[in-house]
Amino acid sequence: MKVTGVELRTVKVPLVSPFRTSFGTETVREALLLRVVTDEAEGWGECGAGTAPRYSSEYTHAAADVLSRFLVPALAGVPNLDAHQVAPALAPFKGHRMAKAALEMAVLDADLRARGVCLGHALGAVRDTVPCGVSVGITESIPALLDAVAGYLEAGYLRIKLKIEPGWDVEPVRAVRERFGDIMLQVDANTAYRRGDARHLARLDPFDLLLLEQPLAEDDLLGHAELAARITTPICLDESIVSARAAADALALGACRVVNIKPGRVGGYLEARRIHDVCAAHGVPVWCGGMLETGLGRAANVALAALPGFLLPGDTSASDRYYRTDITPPFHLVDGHLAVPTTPGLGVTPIPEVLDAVTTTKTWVSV
Ligand SMILES: CSCC[C@@H](NC(=O)CCC(=O)O)C(=O)O
Ligand SMILES: [Mg+2]
Repeated sequence: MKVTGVELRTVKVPLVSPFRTSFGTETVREALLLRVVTDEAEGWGECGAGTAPRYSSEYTHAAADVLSRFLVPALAGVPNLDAHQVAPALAPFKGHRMAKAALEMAVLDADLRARGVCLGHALGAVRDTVPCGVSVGITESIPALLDAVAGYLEAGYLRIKLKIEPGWDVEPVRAVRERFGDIMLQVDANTAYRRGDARHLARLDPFDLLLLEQPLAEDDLLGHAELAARITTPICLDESIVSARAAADALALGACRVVNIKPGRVGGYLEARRIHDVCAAHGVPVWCGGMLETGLGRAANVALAALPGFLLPGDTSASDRYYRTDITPPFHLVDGHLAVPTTPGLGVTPIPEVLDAVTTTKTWVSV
């Protein structure tokens, strides 16, 4: 394929309700979308970065800048481009994994559409549907949390993930356990704790959680390994796992026993599959995380979550968990599962009038 250019588009989509984590509260998703135009097909990509650099160092406007200034022009030098050549072409530029992932995703989508192959098949999916969990933000009160969890269980979600932070951890977990019994339950701290909190975090052990996600700083593998020796709840890493090498190092250090795979965080779906393969080789379960994706990223995540090593329900929730109107045909939860798209590429494309209604900027970058 020959890329002729890339359209960068920012969209602003309101969330159905505020989503509070240990690093802030989201009420609107400002996403960067890419439309790659090639001589054979067009492809769509979505950048997982948020409006501010709170989850990681990336943010939407920086991603748009690095893509237009460096990453998209770097594809000009690649004659017969396919998705496997994108990461090597972008390697000279340090970091910006979410921006790189969005570009690779769009090239992968175009490549697969041109060949009539769906993403799930290309990645090695072994399932037609994937079991879904849901991420529940920090709420104003315990009763409000219990109402939210009851609603998601009623909707059919198979696993509940609670956001926690110092001051909102043991009591919310206790309340959910006492009200809903032995549901599949896990927590996510988004790096909110310190090595000195080990004794406090051990107070979560009696609640039989599936995992404790990213309690410490993203660069503190040693701290997670020390913590793992002092609590019984399995540690899962998210922000720390930025590549297959990082995953192998984390496993070798005993820093985690489960991995949350997010394609944007690691530079793309091809690296995400490598992490899946590394974890599978070590007998370590993985699950697919989320970055409040629109239906574009959601479609790709569902395809990834259908790989054999994805043994735990992911944060691949239905479109209506976050959006009243998705920019693609919505993903609906059926018996706690989402269907893996089967048509070429991502299997979804934006609905033009919906996309235009939420578009805030559009930029064309020639290659
Ligand atoms: C805005 S919070 C994004 C990062 C967070 N993601 C979720 O909690 C799931 C979000 C989703 O359902 O897409 C995580 O650290 O796992
Ligand atoms: Mg997380």
